[in-house]
Amino acid sequence: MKRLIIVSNRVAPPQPGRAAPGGLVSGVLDALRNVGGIWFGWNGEVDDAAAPLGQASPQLHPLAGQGADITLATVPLSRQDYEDYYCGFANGVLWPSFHYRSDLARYDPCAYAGYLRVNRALARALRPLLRDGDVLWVHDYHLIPFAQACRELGVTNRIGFFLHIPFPAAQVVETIPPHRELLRMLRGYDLLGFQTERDRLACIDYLYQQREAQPLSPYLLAFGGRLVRTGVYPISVDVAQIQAMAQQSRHHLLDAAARASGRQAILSVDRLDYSKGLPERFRAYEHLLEQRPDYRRKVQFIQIAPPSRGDVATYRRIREQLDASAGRINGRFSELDWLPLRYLTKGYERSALMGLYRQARVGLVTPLRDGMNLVAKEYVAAQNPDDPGVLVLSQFAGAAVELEAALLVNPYDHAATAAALARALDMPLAQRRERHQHMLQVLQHNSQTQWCRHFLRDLAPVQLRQPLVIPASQMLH
Ligand SMILES: O=P(O)(O)OC[C@H]1O[C@H](O[C@H]2O[C@H](CO)[C@@H](O)[C@H](O)[C@H]2O)[C@H](O)[C@@H](O)[C@@H]1O
Ligand SMILES: O=c1ccn([C@@H]2O[C@H](COP(=O)(O)OP(=O)(O)O)[C@@H](O)[C@H]2O)c(=O)[nH]1
Repeated sequence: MKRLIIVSNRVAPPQPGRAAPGGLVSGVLDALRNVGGIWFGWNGEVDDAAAPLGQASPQLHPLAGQGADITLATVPLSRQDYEDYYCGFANGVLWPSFHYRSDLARYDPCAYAGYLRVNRALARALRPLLRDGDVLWVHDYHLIPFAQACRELGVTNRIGFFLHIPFPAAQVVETIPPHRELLRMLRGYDLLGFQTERDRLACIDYLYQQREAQPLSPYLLAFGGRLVRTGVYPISVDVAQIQAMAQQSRHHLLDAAARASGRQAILSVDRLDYSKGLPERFRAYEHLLEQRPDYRRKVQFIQIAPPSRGDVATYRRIREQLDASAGRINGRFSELDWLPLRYLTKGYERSALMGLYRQARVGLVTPLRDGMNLVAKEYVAAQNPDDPGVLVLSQFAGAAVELEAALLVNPYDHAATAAALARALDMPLAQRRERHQHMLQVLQHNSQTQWCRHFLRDLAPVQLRQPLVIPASQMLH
């Protein structure tokens, strides 16, 4: 059987008592559990003494208890590499730009050089572990140049790329100074996968406009002298596993007095990231309390927000902003026996989180942009089908394409979001059940297993009816 080699920026298997660092991790593990293989990338540590990643040899550790033969192959990053590649270019330029926040991007040519340097060094570190026939599945915006770097080392294996975040409109991509050189490097891949059709179309539109690629069919490109396939693979969740965790969890979302009084909980869970729309959401809740005094004391909004990417200045600023607005809301509306907003800047273990979702009458998921947003899907999967809560979801999350039975909102419109909250809190049982049933069926159909299976199926070589003739001007150089 072919081995699967997963390459992602962060290699972070679940650890008891610790929150998952993001949605990518659970999807990747599920892929490996099915076939076994290697998960290669950064171990999350910054080594102050180390020189920039040069000839690093990955540390190999078996990952026990997954029912398949999985090896973790990890490298630390030097301080310089971490600053340039992770903080500087990946999270300082690509993340804001791809989430339509070009105003927050800070381009520095040295950081970009570091991003390319780390991609090449990671390819060199992985090279000795590769065997003929291995299939490589590379994840996310940190690793756009990775396949090209592998090709330069003579790697001929199939290599697929999955973008977990949105692919923005061409005019937004063009704000990234080295956009053309950077995105041309996607031609090293055999398959480019996206969360939604909107992202896929935006990418091919950009490549056509730049005359980097030409369409051979709706899903097949001639790109740099190679055949590159594109596809849509919405990442998902394991409904049965989440149901089991949600039922077993013993954590309580509300205190005993609040539960006894029938108070309802509105729950949000996000990494503390400006793309998640937390200030706008707090404003919407404040608007609800202002306009509808009848809800005061009857609801409590709980925001779980584990800090993320704290070494990037924009993330420190969003935290300061939220600390201030949480304080203002509580100062303004609290009573001796009622705290309107509980704002927790720490993470929870996945299994605990699933139980908390189940107890919340409303799941409030309102990113300004999001590749998918697995919290939205987890919230639906964790509900009690007999008495489910209501999902209020941003129309700008990738998940909104599938979860159309949620109450969809524009997160920039705080009055409309407040109205959706009121509607969710008052929704009769029959309608809650109907909407939940619809969304659950979607998740059962578009499962996490399908995400892996379809991506790996499409990564197999394309059989053409006629040989491909590519003009010399488009050959890989
Ligand atoms: O590794 P970090 O810098 O700490 O960030 C955590 C992850 O955040 C992002 O997650 C994305 O992937 C999710 C799963 O596909 C998706 O639902 C979500 O919309 C995305 O934002 C990031 O893209 C990952 O690379 C990070 O691991
Ligand atoms: O305290 C927390 C907060 C989040 N998560 C998990 O982190 C992931 C967040 O993924 P999502 O796609 O919503 O957003 P991302 O953080 O990847 O942008 C979800 O699986 C959550 O269950 C967690 O385990 N504990």
